[in-house]
Amino acid sequence: MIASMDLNASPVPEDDEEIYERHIEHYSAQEEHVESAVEISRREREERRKRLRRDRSDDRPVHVSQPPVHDHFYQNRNSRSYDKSRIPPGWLDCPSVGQEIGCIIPSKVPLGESYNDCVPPGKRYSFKQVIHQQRVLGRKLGLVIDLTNTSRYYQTTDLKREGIKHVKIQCKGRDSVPENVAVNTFVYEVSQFLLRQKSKKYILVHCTHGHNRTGYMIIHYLMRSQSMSVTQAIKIFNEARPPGIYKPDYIDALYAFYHERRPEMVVCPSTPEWKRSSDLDLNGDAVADDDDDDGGGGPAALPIIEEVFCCVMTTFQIVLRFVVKVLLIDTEENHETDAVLTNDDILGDEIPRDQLESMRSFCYQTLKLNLGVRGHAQFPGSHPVSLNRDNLQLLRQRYYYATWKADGTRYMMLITVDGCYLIDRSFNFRRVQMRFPARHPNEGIGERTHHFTLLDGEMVIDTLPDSQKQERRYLIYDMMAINTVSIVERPFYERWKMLEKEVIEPRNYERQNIYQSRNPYYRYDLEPFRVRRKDFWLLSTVNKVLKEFIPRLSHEADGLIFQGWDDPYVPRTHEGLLKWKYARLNSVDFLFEISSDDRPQLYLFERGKRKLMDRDTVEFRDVSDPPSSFSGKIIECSWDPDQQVWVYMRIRTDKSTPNDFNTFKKVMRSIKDNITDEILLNEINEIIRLPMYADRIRMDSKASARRK
Ligand SMILES: Nc1nc2c(ncn2[C@@H]2O[C@H](COP(=O)(O)OP(=O)(O)OP(=O)(O)O)[C@@H](O)[C@H]2O)c(=O)[nH]1
Repeated sequence: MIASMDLNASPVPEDDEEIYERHIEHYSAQEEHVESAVEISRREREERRKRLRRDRSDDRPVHVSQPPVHDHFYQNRNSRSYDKSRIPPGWLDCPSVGQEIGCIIPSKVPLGESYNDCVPPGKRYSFKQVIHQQRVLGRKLGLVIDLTNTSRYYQTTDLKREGIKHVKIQCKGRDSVPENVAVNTFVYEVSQFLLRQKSKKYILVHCTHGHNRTGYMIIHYLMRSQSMSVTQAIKIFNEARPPGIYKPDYIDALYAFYHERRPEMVVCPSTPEWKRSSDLDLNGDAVADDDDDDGGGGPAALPIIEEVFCCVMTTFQIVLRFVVKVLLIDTEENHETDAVLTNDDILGDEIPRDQLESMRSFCYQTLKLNLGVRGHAQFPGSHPVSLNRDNLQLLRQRYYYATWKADGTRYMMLITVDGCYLIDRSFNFRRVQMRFPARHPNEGIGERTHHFTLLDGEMVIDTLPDSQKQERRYLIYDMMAINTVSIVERPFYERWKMLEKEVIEPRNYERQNIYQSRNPYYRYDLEPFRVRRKDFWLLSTVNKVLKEFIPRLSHEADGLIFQGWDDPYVPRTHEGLLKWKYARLNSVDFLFEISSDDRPQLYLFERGKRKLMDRDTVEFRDVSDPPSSFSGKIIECSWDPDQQVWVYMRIRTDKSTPNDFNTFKKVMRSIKDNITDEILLNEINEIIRLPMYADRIRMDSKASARRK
């Protein structure tokens, strides 16, 4: 019945005709190998155009043959209001709701009363019906999450009257999966709602049909709230809302996002019948909605012209998908990418503002700080001070270990069950997809993950010497909280050991035994970066670190860090945490400005305000861009003692404020004192002979020999 309908008489709105034309043009290169099919397509297209021209020049209403039933529901199709009141393709026959998944109910979009003219009474599904149906089932709705890309489907007044919160997360649908930021917002909204509710209330989640975007979001939520694989999460959704997600790209995107290999047995369901025949039921001209999950219907439902076009497209898509798969497999196996990695790359995805505030509070509580004015909290990470002739004495008074000063990008990292967050120097958080199983002797591996564990470290880029392949690696040098418990007051050596036992070992263990884990399909090698605990050594090894270890490193290092072995974690400036840099690398970060009378100016910060450094000047040596292009930027500069000027090194994209004036004074002091590597090594040679050091070095060496 469907195939025999006279769709040739159907008008094609100009936009769609244009889109259609563009598609034909775009894919003409691929058409050559299906010449005969295209020949039919061309002929059909010509005839269609002729008909259109005739229809338009006649300037008379175009009558579309429609199914005989419910004729009055189609009468407004050719009127000006047609677009606004158009029912999404396939909506009428698409089942309204699925089964609940916890407190979440997947649904198609409820259509407001204004659509009643187009919807037969038995098929109406507005919020009045939704609330009533759910009440009959004994459920009370508390939240509606709307994922459609438009606001034309209903007004939220009915919801407000019932005290139901409405959250709009606009997602395009069609060919693109929802953006990662939208996913973060969705997961946060659901979690917050469930956390705050006093009595059990349900969340209705809808896109247009309640399958692809809705499924994609719910699966993300399941993945982040429970310990399961993508396959299990997909299964839960498919069973609750058959046939589930039916767009292969969405399924592929889920596996790719969670770094999982897609098992062979997972096949994407075919497009449901109500969707495939939908364009004919209501939109005889196969017009796709700009808020459509699915684009056009399947070939069975299409007239010959679309069928041929579809055939060309499908062939092309299959070829394209194959090519993409081959490329993906290649990159999966090699974990390589052509893009050059830089320290300025922005990693991870933005998170909702409220979530940011609550995570900032957690960090402040953990570090035992008072959160300043809401939203103006500063990065609270511990910061070393430059070594000078005075604080060099600290090395004699307290027991220190040394490590290389890795020169990448500073991040603290917060691990929670719903994700892992990189915290930059501006105290912004971005979500990265990483896995950190928690150690638990009574549970199988992968049973639990860390939750509110806070780490500190440096992200570096390693360039492997043989292959020149780049690898991003997070070098963790401290741990401030483990599963919500602050450990900042414990001595460094305990925190450092705990870091190995609780974070690194479970991760490495699961990595090596992934086939016995709950999720054998997880691919650690697809994570955005690798993870390692930073090594710290006895002072007696500093000579070796400086002369042998640092030159052989496959990432940048600009000096040494001296870490008090018994120190607590001290937020912000820690006078006992010492950094030694090669003199030429001692640097200050200024804010650079060009004044209104064209003079270059350098600024620092003092008590939160800009301080003009009018005696300091900067030279941009070997830089092709004019100084004006650096105006408004934070620039890192080193000191040229001969010329007595600052020399531009690089733009600090990771920082939004210049150094504090106090930091500047310390750097200047360090430059003036000029502790060369020779002076440093001589000093250390003396220090390690002191009884305090000699005894502890002996004890530590014995302890480490016992561990081996
Ligand atoms: N505490 C500590 N810091 C390290 C270590 N390795 C590298 N760092 C980095 O050293 C930085 C402090 O040295 P600076 O030279 O002051 O760092 P910077 O990035 O130039 O920052 P500014 O001084 O603000 O310009 C920290 O922010 C860390 O990112 C380590 O093992 N321990």
